Amino acid sequence: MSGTRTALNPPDGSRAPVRHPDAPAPGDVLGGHYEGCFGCGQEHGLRLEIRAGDGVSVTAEFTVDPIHQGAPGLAHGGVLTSALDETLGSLSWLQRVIAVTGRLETDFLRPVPVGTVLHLEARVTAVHGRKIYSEATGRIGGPDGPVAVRAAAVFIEVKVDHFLKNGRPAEIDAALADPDQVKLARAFEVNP
Ligand SMILES: CCCCCCCC(=O)SCCNC(=O)CCNC(=O)[C@H](O)C(C)(C)COP(=O)(O)OP(=O)(O)OC[C@H]1O[C@@H](n2cnc3c(N)ncnc32)[C@H](O)[C@@H]1OP(=O)(O)O
Repeated sequence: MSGTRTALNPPDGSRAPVRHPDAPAPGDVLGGHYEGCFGCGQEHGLRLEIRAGDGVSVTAEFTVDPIHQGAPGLAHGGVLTSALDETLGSLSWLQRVIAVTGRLETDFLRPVPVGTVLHLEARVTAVHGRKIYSEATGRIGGPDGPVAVRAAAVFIEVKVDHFLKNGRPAEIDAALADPDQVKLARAFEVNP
């Protein structure tokens, strides 16, 4: 293990994650949080459709298209990391907290060819103060196939101000002007 890996290990005094009583039922599609999102927006990017799992876990399937290539015929590692990041990020919906990626470490174990369906699974392992520790895997050949990529992450809980203060005003203003209050809330990762 590298020295930095210790930052991804839950410290003593961490607690078990808690699934919010109003979290979507296992199997339910969470739905995109923001159309402009590279991970879950359905107009562009990865177009991930993420489902609630049991406990504080989620699943998703990501099809590697030619636009996701790095080497000829193979998925780009950064794209795979984005898919892991988005899947991990959606764990917030099950806990009803707002959180952003603080640290994310990816292990690339097998090449992932174009045309592959990557079966993603993520779960929260521990919580310590504002720090949320989580892990994810991406399997090929089926949900029980070999692990091609895996990640460990620490997300940091933030207030909605994080987005309002730091985002570009044009997109913030457009999102705030949306008359659909549910879409507005979801854009800023606040559970409706
Ligand atoms: C459905 C949603 C999908 C969302 C898309 C997928 C998720 C994303 O990609 S989010 C976008 C990428 N992430 C970002 O842009 C975050 C940018 N970073 C930041 O804004 C800040 O550094 C932020 C908010 C993470 C932390 O800043 P701040 O709130 O000042 O935290 P700070 O008070 O320093 O630290 C709080 C705790 O977190 C820990 N921490 C902070 N940053 C890190 C880090 N990078 N790694 C590990 N631990 C960290 C601190 O050590 C501290 O721990 P403790 O309480 O034990 O002392």
